[in-house]
Amino acid sequence: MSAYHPLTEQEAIEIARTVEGIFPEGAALQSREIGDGNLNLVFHITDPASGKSLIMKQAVPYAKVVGESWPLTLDRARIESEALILQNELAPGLVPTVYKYDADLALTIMEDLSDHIIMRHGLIKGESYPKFAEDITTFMAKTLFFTSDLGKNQQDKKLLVKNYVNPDLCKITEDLVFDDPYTVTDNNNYEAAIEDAAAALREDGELHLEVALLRAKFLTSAQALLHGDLHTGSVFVTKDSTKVIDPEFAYYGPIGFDVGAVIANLVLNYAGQGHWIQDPSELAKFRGYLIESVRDIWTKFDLKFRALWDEHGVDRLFNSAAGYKDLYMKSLLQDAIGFAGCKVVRRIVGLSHVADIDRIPDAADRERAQRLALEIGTSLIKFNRKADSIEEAIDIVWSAAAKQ
Ligand SMILES: Nc1ncnc2c1ncn2[C@@H]1O[C@H](COP(=O)(O)OP(=O)(O)O)[C@@H](O)[C@H]1O
Ligand SMILES: CSC[C@H]1O[C@H](OP(=O)(O)O)[C@H](O)[C@@H]1O
Repeated sequence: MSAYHPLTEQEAIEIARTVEGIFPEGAALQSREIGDGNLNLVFHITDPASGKSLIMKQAVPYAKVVGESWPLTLDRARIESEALILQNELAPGLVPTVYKYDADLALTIMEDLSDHIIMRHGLIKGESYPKFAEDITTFMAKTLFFTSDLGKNQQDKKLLVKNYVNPDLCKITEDLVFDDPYTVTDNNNYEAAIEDAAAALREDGELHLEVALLRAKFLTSAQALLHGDLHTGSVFVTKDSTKVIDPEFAYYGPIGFDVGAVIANLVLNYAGQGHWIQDPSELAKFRGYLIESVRDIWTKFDLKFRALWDEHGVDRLFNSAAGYKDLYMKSLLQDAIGFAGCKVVRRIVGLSHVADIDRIPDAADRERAQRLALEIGTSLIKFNRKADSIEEAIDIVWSAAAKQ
């Protein structure tokens, strides 16, 4: 047993040797710290001779992006490793295999997915992913349904709720997504060029009411075990494979938060594409693909979640009460639209941005993308409780883009 400390690359190599069945005896291992996320260290351990490799992810006791002034529990490593193992049981093949978890070092050792690409990076390059909508909706439908009161023994569910209490990571979301963008705080981070739009967020009472309602759901609605941070930087893809990583924000929350996160990040890429793809017909084609993906994500999720409910529903009254299922699914759609809007807005004015928009080098193009994202985000938030179908959310995206 070793006391917690951030690993050196040499220590990472020594620990990697202890994982059974990966590296040949005496292999000349190499280590490189590749963490590009906000929170953790990630070591890529390779054996060039055999071509074998693995990933070691270690939590540090603070938010890496901010520093030691923002302490964060190491328990998030336990939550992440246990969530990955559970997700692999519920939705096999859609997350990396966990080889080992070391609680003392807050370390998860897992399958190396370097033959995949982080989806956000692929989308920025204008790559489309034909399997993504199918796979991500299977992932969401299975992990969310089978951890909810609809699909899991309701007493066992309560024990899972307890296991995944995640106050530090939830607090990040409560602040960064559901508070900061609507007030003045040092956490916020946006360019002077959009000061008027940021000020408008702070002064819009209609918007604040909707955000307050969504915030209340995030705080209190323990519907299912969420991934909790399901953006396109948490998804590895190839043309025919999808792997979800980084569930350290997992907790029992509202199902629409995961679905909305996926939709939000497609919308953010949509807003940024005006720069990344300049040719008008190519731009229209790629944006069409993104919109089709948003449509597929809701329609496939809706279909799969209902099918799981039909076959595996555990609650007599939820299964049989006429109209209950339709009302439940409609409220998930509305939540997904509202949460998507909140997740778009936070990535423009809050602490943590996305490369789809931040890396646009031209200031005027970047400003256009930021304003479009804010227009779409705020409209989705204001519309959420009125929604009957995903088509209405798609119309909001189209018409905001047409106005620019
Ligand atoms: N299983 C994996 N295989 C390959 N690379 C990985 C894997 N997990 C993480 N990475 C790399 O490390 C980066 C950060 O990982 P992530 O889990 O998102 O960390 P954080 O929690 O700090 O955001 C990813 O963007 C990816 O480049
Ligand atoms: C201070 S954490 C900000 C932000 O970072 C997380 O993303 P990731 O770990 O994938 O880089 C999460 O989205 C948090 O809101």
